Amino acid sequence: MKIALFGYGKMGKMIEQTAIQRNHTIVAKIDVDTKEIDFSNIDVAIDFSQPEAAFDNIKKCIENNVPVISGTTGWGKNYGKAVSFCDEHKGAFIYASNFSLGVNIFFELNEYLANMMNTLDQYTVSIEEIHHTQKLDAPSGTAITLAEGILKNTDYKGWRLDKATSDHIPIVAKRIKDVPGTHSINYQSTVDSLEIKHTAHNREGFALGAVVAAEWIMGKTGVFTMKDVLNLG
Ligand SMILES: NC(=O)C1=CN([C@@H]2O[C@H](COP(=O)(O)OP(=O)(O)OC[C@H]3O[C@@H](n4cnc5c(N)ncnc54)[C@H](O)[C@@H]3O)[C@@H](O)[C@H]2O)C=CC1
Ligand SMILES: O=C(O)C1=N[C@H](C(=O)O)C[C@H](O)C1
Repeated sequence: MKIALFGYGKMGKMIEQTAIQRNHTIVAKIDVDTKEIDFSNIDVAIDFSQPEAAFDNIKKCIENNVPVISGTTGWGKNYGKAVSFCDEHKGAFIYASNFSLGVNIFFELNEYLANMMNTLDQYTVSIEEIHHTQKLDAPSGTAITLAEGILKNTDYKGWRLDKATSDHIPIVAKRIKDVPGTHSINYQSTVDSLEIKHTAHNREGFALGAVVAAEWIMGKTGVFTMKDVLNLG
């Protein structure tokens, strides 16, 4: 496949390596200073840019009939508009807050556990995420997806960053040098605690998932998720 990278930072460079290993060609590296893009030579675009840039990048790809995979986080308020734009233009689009296989299994486990814990009043839930100090958004996109998975299966009303209230799930976001991404869900009672945790050791899993999603979306029309790509039901 001929791949265009939107965002040539830490993830863009990692995806380049993974894509080449899988016999793909990088035909464009689009970053903040790119003036013109030749969409005619692109099979699929992969966007790992910045919160303020992702929505425009996605729209440009869809308008130009290029399927687009986006892993950029922190632009969630525009996700609904991106879905409508893709439907109107009969485009192809996948967003995932986390492309790693391990985290996508973790998302399923989180929902299953939340559903079981919902009947047990003695436990309160909290989410913690730890990332490197260059991260622009907080909480992480993955932490938001985890909170949404708990909300779907419990009576909590929402989530709050760094604040505990009885009807909102607290999310604590920590920033520590060089941490690629750690997420944990903790259920606490007076007698015990129960925790599930995912730790990324490097960025390779995110990059592989994004390239696999790009391979999967070729020839398809619509808005999909990693659940579709990984056939998680
Ligand atoms: N969904 C997932 O699995 C993962 C998502 N991410 C997310 O991906 C995004 C990028 O992460 P990193 O590569 O670590 O950040 P980074 O800061 O290393 O790279 C971002 C790049 O985007 C560029 N950029 C800024 N405006 C742009 C524009 N208008 N068009 C194209 N490029 C533009 C920046 O100049 C920079 O080179 C973040 O939102 C991060 O949260 C990161 C890892 C995994
Ligand atoms: O910015 C990062 O690095 C990461 N961002 C994603 C997120 O916000 O969840 C995914 C991963 O944890 C790394």
